[in-house]
Amino acid sequence: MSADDSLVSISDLEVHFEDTSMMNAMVPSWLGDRIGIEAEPTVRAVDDISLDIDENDVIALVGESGCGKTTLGKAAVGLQRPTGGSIEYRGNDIWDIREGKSDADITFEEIRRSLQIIHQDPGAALNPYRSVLDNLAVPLKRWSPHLNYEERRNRILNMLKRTGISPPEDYAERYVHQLSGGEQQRVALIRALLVEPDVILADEAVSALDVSLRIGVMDLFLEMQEVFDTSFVFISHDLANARYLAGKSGGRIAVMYLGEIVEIGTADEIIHDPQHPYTKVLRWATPILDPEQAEEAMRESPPVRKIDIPDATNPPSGCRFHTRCPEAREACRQEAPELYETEEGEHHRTKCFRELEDHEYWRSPEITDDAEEATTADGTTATDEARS
Ligand SMILES: Nc1ncnc2c1ncn2[C@@H]1O[C@H](COP(=O)(O)OP(=O)(O)OP(=O)(O)O)[C@@H](O)[C@H]1O
Repeated sequence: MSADDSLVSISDLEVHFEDTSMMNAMVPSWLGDRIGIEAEPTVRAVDDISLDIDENDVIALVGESGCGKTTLGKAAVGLQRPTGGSIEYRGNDIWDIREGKSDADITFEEIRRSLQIIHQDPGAALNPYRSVLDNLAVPLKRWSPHLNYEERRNRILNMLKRTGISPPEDYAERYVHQLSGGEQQRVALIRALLVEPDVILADEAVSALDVSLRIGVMDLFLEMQEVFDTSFVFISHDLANARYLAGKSGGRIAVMYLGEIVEIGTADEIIHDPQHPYTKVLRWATPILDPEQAEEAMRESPPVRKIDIPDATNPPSGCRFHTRCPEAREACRQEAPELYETEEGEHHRTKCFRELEDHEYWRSPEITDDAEEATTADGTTATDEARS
């Protein structure tokens, strides 16, 4: 790893899912047409994403359901194979290593150890037939085989205590169903931390918890992030959670829409100075961010022209948000914007032509609802689809 290498470097990432269902695999398209089975189209879950995760970094991925957060997160920790672009861990291409195409002196197993994941349902990662102690001993036996039983036990009890699970001796003997949701999530966090990872992906890890418990678990995550110098990628559909996590840690929020990152910046930049029209929609939909203005804001209509989210199998051409964007102009339909640096923030970027003073956007006509005929990436229009 050279001094410039990030911990994880994502470049031009693309993850498309082909349909692999048995029915589609077994029925040839000519027969499918005759008997009325249509081949499922490709889902464009993630497109054109470049993102670096540095040492001690905190990134909160936020966006509507289905926008690709989990797919991006899983790709970042080597659990989802990209269909395009690359994912590097400390300067080494993860998938080249997995396929034996690299002479790097690190194995795929070691990379997977360094990149851990915590799921929304912590119970899924824990064996219900084993005690907490036995569950937590599994990663230690594998990755720290030099430890004897007593050393393992002490390390686990110590972690239980540090994460507020007390008395640890009592909890160590309990089964998973004898823990509350918050306690299960703490145990899942310990399980991930015990292997001393560089990055932990926490996928909606606090969403299922009561609001009263949520802050405590988020605080614990941030405390552990600092103590262990671990980088965290938090996935959340809730901008308020993202703000809390990125705000307290000095991290970044990345806003996703239909498979792309449309804006990235500090919590302050995203909450108080959003540049992308879609970020403004998310901001509007999260009145808790600004309780004083909440009532007034909720009386206003949402800052979008259309509520419906386009289909990820055939996203709109140009800027994917143009079909809903109140600021959309003809140029947005024709050309796809890149992530442009904003004037104010060093790391604040937005995927919107409005950021460029001299772009064709400013000279092109506005898209109005009446005039609109959204063109999708494959060149079809809504009318084409209705006709077919
Ligand atoms: N294994 C898969 N096969 C086919 N399509 C998939 C697969 N995994 C995800 N998708 C599709 O990819 C898109 C992105 O899904 P993803 O789970 O990454 O979104 P998300 O933002 O995490 O959603 P949520 O917040 O609901 O979990 C969705 O349209 C989803 O249906």
